[in-house]
Order: sequence, then C-alpha cells, then structure tokens
Amino acid sequence: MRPIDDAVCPASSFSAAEREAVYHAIMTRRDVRSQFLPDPLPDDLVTRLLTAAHHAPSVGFMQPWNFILVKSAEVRARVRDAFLRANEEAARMFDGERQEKYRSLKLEGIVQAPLGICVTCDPTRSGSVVLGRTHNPRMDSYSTVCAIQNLWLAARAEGVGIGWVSIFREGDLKEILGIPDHIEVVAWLCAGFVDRLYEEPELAVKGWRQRVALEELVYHDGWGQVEGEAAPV
Ligand SMILES: Cc1cc2c(cc1C)N(C[C@H](O)[C@H](O)[C@H](O)COP(=O)(O)O)c1[nH]c(=O)[nH]c(=O)c1N2
Repeated sequence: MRPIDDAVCPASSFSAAEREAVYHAIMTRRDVRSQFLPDPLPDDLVTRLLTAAHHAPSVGFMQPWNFILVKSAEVRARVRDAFLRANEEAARMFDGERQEKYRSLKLEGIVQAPLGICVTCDPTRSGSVVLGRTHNPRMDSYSTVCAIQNLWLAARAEGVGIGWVSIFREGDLKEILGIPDHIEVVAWLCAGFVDRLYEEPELAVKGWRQRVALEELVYHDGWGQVEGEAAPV
C-alpha cells in the first residue's frame, strides 16, 4: 500500500465550464418512459455507466451493489408482465379521477428500451457488522441508490435515457432473474439512447404533481423552523 501522504492530491476547483456541465447534467436529467430508440447501447458505453455507478459512495465502502444486464427481449417481456400485474394493483389504490389519470400515465419502457439493468443490494457484502451501518441497516440500500444516481447522471451526459421502474412485486423480479432470497432488488432501470427529453418531469407536464418550492423544504436549526426564528431549546 502507498504511504498515506502520497495518496492525497490537491482538491482543485472545477473550471467554470466543468461546473456548468455538472449542473447541466443534474438539471436536465429526466426519468424516461417512452422516448427510447431501439439502437443497442455499445458495450464500452455501458461499462462507463457502470463504472460511474461503481464509484458512488457506500456505507463502510461496502459496495453492496450488483448490476444484472438484461438484453434478452424474452426476459424483458416477462418483466413487463410482472409490471402490468403490479400496475393494475397500484391503479386500484387510487380513487375516481385520480385513478383515471394514473391509468393514462406511461410508467415504464421495459420492452421498448434495448437494455434493462436490475440493480440489487447485497446486505452481506462485507460481513454482518459494517462501519457506519451499525445503527441503521438501511444504509446499504441508500448506498445502492447513490450508485443509481451516479449512473443516471453519467447516462444523461452520454445521451442515454434512464427510466426507473419500481412497480413490481419484488418476488416476481427475483423469480424471473434467479436472484437469491437474501439479495434486495433496488431498481429496474430501462436504458437506451434518446433523441429528446422532457424539459420538466413528465409527471409535472402531465399534471400529476408539481415541483415543491425549495424554500418550503429548508428549515433552520430544527424541524419546521424558518430562517430568523429562534432555535428550539
Ligand atoms: C425510487 C424511484 C422509483 C421510481 C422513480 C424514481 C425513483 C427515484 N420513477 C421516476 C420518477 O417518477 C421521476 O424521477 C419523477 O417524476 C421526477 O422526474 P424526473 O426524474 O426529474 O424526470 C418512476 N417513474 C415511473 O414512471 N415508474 C416508476 O415505477 C418509477 N419509480
């Protein structure tokens, strides 16, 4: 191993253009459902996306993720069937007009996107006691979500659309993909090139829900405290 001092380099700031590029990726990233092009994603591009994911932070450097790459149209069709079953259950949980609206939304591109990526979390990856996870076992799932966000942003920069689909019974995905019991399914990601993206979240454009004002979400020195109020004792 290198001496610790040799492993440290100066933390220089990004240039204005680099900074702009990071925010550009963040602000223009979208969840994609229906704009996927059929062209397959080149292997080296997929490797770059997975490498970005694999450089995410993780609790205790646990790296609990796996990525199951699904190109098979037959497997994706089975996954879509699992979605359709779960989506029917989900639709019935909304009433009246809201249910009608829900049913009008497209919430997946499983068959259309040329690649499915099932992202999983292995809670046993680094033994039963993990630095940083001792008092909250969910930290391994949170780490896996960080990996997904890295992939999502890298994909945006590469012109690749990503759609996260979560409307499944986990057991269905496990059965289709042969995932062992102790592994958690965190996401099914639809991935494919896109030539256009919504400028705002599709759910906002289609009137399902709007972005909340940031100011409503920021408190100061305690829950519910607006700026300038005395801190709670
Ligand atoms: C954990 C999780 C799970 C899901 C999602 C996201 C996340 C983070 N999203 C996408 C979600 O609807 C979308 O991110 C928001 O509507 C905001 O839009 P943009 O991502 O900014 O385009 C999502 N979208 C969808 O159409 N079907 C789905 O099952 C899910 N599931």
